[in-house]
Amino acid sequence: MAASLPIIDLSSPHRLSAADSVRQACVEYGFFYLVNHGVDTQCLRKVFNQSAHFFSLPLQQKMDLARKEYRGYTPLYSETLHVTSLSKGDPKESYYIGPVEDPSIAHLNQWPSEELLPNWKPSMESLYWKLLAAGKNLLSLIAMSLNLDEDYFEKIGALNKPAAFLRLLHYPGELVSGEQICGASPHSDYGMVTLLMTDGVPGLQISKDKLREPQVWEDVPHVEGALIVNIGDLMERWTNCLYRSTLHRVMSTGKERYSVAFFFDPSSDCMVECFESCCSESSPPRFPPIRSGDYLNERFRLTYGSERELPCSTST
Ligand SMILES: O=C(O)CCC(=O)C(=O)O
Ligand SMILES: [Fe+2]
Repeated sequence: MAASLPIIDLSSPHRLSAADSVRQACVEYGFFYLVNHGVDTQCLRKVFNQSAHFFSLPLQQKMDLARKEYRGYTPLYSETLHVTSLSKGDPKESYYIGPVEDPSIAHLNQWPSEELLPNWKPSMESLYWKLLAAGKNLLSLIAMSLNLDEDYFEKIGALNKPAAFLRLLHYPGELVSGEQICGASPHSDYGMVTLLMTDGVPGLQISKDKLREPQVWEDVPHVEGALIVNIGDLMERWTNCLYRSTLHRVMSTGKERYSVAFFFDPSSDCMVECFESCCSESSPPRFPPIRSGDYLNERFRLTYGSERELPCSTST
């Protein structure tokens, strides 16, 4: 069954009504499609091609760029699951690119050499800049959707030095003995908001109700030209659970699949505490204030080497 997610127009001149649609989407699904976002298809095509080139390199060349300081290559099965019989880890490989706009940390990024993969770095940087602009624009819409000033996220310092990471993903997709397995195990994203680009190969699914057993999974089909946006756990905290950070996973279909995720997270020194517009006497804050960097580090520490907390379920 496919989820019927709303489509939000980021360039709509009717900002207030777009903000209303964002609110509805975030309350109901925590997921929506975003169109007219300013990330052109040519730029995306380049990045998907460059991503395929990188992942087709011999393992040793990829391991030369193995992840350090959260940046670089993570091999297949490196994200092991906590509680599962299929504890081999997720059958996917990835490549992280951290903030490129801040000279004090941009040098922490690792890049394949120009001889090995010509134009790789500029292609990635170009997409990064476009996603950063789209993400900031989207956040002003999200602020409006919460009855906050359009520049609220700037005002509270979330965007001073956003912890924004681009992650290239590759799911080789071979099925072992016809078993249904997760390319990415069920999880919610940790941060503020994620912008996801997919290549058209199906697999992404959401489960609207985290607590329901067994979980009911709905497909999130690829929509040409649209980004898939989802709310992360920090936004859920900020909004006192008004906006949902929805559980999602990627099921293997037996087909190779590529995707690119942009995790747009707040500056690490930004305090995340319930927005005034999201609490009242009858609905007090459910979480204490927390520094964004502390929260994210703890989430990564707890799931060290896994980044995924829940066991892979094969029920659909
Ligand atoms: O590959 C996808 O479609 C989803 C990836 C994802 O959810 C993640 O990396 O957090
Ligand atoms: Fe995710």
